[in-house]
Amino acid sequence: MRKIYIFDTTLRDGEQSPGVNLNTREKVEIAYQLEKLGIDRMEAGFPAASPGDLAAVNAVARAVKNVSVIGLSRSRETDIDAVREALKGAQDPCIHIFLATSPIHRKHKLRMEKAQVLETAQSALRYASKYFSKIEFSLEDAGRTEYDFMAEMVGMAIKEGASVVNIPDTVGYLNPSEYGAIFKFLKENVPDIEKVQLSAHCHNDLGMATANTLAAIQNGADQIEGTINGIGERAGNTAIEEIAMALATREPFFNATTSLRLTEIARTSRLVSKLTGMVVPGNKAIVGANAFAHESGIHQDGMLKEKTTYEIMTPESIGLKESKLVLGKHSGRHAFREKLIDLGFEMDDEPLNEAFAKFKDLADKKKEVSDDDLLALLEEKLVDTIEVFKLETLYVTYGNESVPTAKVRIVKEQDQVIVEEAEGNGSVDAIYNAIDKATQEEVTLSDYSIKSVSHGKDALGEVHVLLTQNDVSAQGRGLSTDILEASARAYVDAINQLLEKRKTFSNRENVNF
Ligand SMILES: CC(=O)SCCNC(=O)CCNC(=O)[C@H](O)C(C)(C)COP(=O)(O)OP(=O)(O)OC[C@H]1O[C@@H](n2cnc3c(N)ncnc32)[C@H](O)[C@@H]1OP(=O)(O)O
Ligand SMILES: CC(C)C(=O)C(=O)O
Ligand SMILES: [Mg+2]
Repeated sequence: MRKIYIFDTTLRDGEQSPGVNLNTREKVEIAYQLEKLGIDRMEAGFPAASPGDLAAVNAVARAVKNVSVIGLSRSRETDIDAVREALKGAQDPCIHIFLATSPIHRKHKLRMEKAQVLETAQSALRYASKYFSKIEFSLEDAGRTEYDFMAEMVGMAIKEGASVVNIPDTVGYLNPSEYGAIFKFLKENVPDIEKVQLSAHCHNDLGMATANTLAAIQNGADQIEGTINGIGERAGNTAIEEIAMALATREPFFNATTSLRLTEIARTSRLVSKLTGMVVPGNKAIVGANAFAHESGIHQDGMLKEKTTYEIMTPESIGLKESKLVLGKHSGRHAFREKLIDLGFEMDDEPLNEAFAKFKDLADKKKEVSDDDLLALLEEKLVDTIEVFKLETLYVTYGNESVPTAKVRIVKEQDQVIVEEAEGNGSVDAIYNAIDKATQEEVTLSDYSIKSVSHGKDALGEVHVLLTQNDVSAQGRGLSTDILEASARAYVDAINQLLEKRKTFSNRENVNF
């Protein structure tokens, strides 16, 4: 099986993501983790960019031991000198020199004819080869370069002693068949091509960076360049974790492998995200939060029966603990039952169906139902209160310059509908006044507390109230994604508890309320 060399440019092209700026300490921390991941080559920065970047590249070069450390340079002696300075102390230094070759870049950016481009790159390579035994040369915007000029430039780089020649699709313009064809063409048409490694460097402007890189591998690329989480200039670079997992998951198809320790992928992704501040989207392949999460009932059922139904790779293979079955509005009974068992509840079909119906009601209101939400729902279900009063609907009108009003519709003993309206000092006070009018119970609110059961804006709110009536107290609990509704439910619940106590006492002691 062919080994594909991994050239990581998280610290250089990745750092070119708008808004990202890594200091020396952060670069070194990422570099150590990349070393653990097992990458072969690491581009640590662009030393001519700033004294700070030169120092950071130097710190990385001195820190890591098992990886070749690379500094980027334009085809200019001053840039090459900056890389010389930056890579002092490196175990295995390499300089990466680039020059654009496409007609657009030649005409508008460099303002050079083909011959000047060739000569500029040639003299840079000659100068660099006095100081470096390992040189990578990149034809910037190779993807939009004429085939014959590309071949001429690659041939020149081989003659000047480059060890790796990189063919970047700098602007993410090509599609996989076109990009793959370039590698095939170079392999078949450039003399001595076997003396160098060919490298693929893709950008994701059209979302094809991974596909293009894989096409390059299929057509003979020896090295691939990319970043962790696919960060980088504009829409980013090829995501290294995607290539590594594509090769591992489809090994017989590609017949190529990397030296990466795949179980370090998740940790590396988290670190890069934390230090660059670039949040990984939930649906990002391999490392997104949802990459191993299943929400819909049919998928969850499949996963519970046999994981390979919906997972082509395991979370453990990238260093995650396990897949997640997320309970939400699309979940079914199989996953619901499984979650209850996890939480310590074994239920027969009937109570399970009742709890499932409540869960679906909640899931309609919330994006994700957490364990805490479920526990709260189940505990509420387990307390069997005889409901004299049942809150059906609640309307609250609130404005900071008007008196809050509340209107409640309450059903008494399952058949008597009572509608009442009241004002109050605040929304909760108005609700409680309306409930007092509807139930015609004289109660004192001795305590009121509210807490969030889970996290986020749509968390369940749990309200506890303590009501007193003639020296007898009762607690009530209300649960809802809306705190006013939770407040109303808690109050009605406490009144029902009071009535229950009153009944018990009057039966037992003939107490007159
Ligand atoms: C595809 C890529 O990712 S390439 C890497 C891109 N990364 C960066 O640019 C990050 C670091 N860059 C920087 O800090 C700055 O651009 C510097 C320090 C390198 C240069 O800054 P300045 O000297 O102010 O030049 P500026 O960036 O404005 O312009 C670039 C100059 O380099 C020239 N140039 C561009 N690429 C090359 C090259 N490979 N070899 C030689 N010259 C080049 C441009 O033609 C332009 O030259 P001009 O000043 O004669 O017109
Ligand atoms: C410097 C080169 C390799 C580059 O990043 C590109 O062309 O995208
Ligand atoms: Mg690039």
